[in-house]
Amino acid sequence: MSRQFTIKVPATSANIGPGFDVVGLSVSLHLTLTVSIPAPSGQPHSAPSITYTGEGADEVPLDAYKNLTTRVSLYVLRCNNIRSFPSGLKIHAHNEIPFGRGLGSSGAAVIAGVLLGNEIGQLNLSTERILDFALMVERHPDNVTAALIGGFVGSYLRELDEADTAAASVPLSEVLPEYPPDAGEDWGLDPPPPPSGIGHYIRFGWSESIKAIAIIPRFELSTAKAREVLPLQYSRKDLVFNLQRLAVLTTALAQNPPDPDLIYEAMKDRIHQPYRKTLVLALISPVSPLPAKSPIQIPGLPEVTSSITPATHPGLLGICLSGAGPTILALATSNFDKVAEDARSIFKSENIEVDWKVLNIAGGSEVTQIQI
Ligand SMILES: Nc1ncnc2c1ncn2[C@@H]1O[C@H](COP(=O)(O)OP(=O)(O)O)[C@@H](O)[C@H]1O
Ligand SMILES: N[C@@H](CCOP(=O)(O)O)C(=O)O
Repeated sequence: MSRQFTIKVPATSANIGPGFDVVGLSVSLHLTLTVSIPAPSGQPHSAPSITYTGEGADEVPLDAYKNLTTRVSLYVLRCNNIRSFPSGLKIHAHNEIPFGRGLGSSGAAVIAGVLLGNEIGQLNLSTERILDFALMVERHPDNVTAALIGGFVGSYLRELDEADTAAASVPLSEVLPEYPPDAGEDWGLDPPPPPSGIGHYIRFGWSESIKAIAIIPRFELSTAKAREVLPLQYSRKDLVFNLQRLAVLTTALAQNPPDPDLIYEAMKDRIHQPYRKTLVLALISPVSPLPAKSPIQIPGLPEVTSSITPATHPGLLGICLSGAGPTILALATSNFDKVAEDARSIFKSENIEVDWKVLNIAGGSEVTQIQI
């Protein structure tokens, strides 16, 4: 029997200030796949067809063996003894999540890939197992967990025993190998399956009055590069600074009405944002030309936080880097356009063009069967 279904995965903003690699928030931009699988026929095997519209359409590979989402789905299938895509598989992706801006585009692509493998193979994986597969690809849990579960989510990775640590530490190149163009059923070894129960999470409350304003510079910054600049060790003072704020923040964002004084301070961070300010121009691949100034900082955050506050902009709750940046996220209950336009002016004075969007908190990933 032929089948059709859609997979809809939200964007995410990770960290929310002090929660580096711990918290994520799903927001109302989506990656949506529309998938059709014909009934098996006696025809020769045909390769998957991918079409793609929206964000990233000019750069995303349309070869199923190179595209992140379909490679992840093949990982899931191969771990479950299904060694190739079904013949005649058609996927249309429509993407609203800009690439490399700190809004979890890769986390969404990974979750979409795991859900795609699960549906193609009719594997009936549990939520926990879906998360295991995603964590073998995107190894920090904040984006993928929030994209899967939806809402404001905190997560940790279980301490693994020696065998599971080895299984979870295989290089990404074994999980997502470089498939040759003609990779068929016989190509390559079976990939290593994930250990069970790697990720654990909880959804926090979220005050319905709070929206997220994403101020999105028109250049990309790869998350991998923005992680390379972080130190391996931190002082006790800085760790305590973040822990104190994160503990307060997770409950403060659920209160009605939210308390701006409490939240503004609780969204401060000393673990990642200060280091990411100093990223140099060479690390940034421009989508539009950047000002000729080097080294360049992730621009705007110190200027925006010092001049846009709850006192100057009533309704504002707090400001942070979204994920690894360069997007800046402001949480607010009102005055959204004023906050965004004033942030835009600050960027403009640095010759940086930005787009901004007022986003709602989104639900988790959804798979919907289409009756045909
Ligand atoms: N929908 C998608 N389909 C395929 N690949 C994607 C998709 N979304 C993101 N990617 C890949 O992920 C990269 C961006 O990942 P990353 O640097 O982690 O930034 P982000 O903060 O957007 O997650 C893109 O350059 C692209 O290679
Ligand atoms: N905790 C991670 C989150 C990265 O999010 P992304 O949306 O930038 O991929 C980090 O800060 O590195």
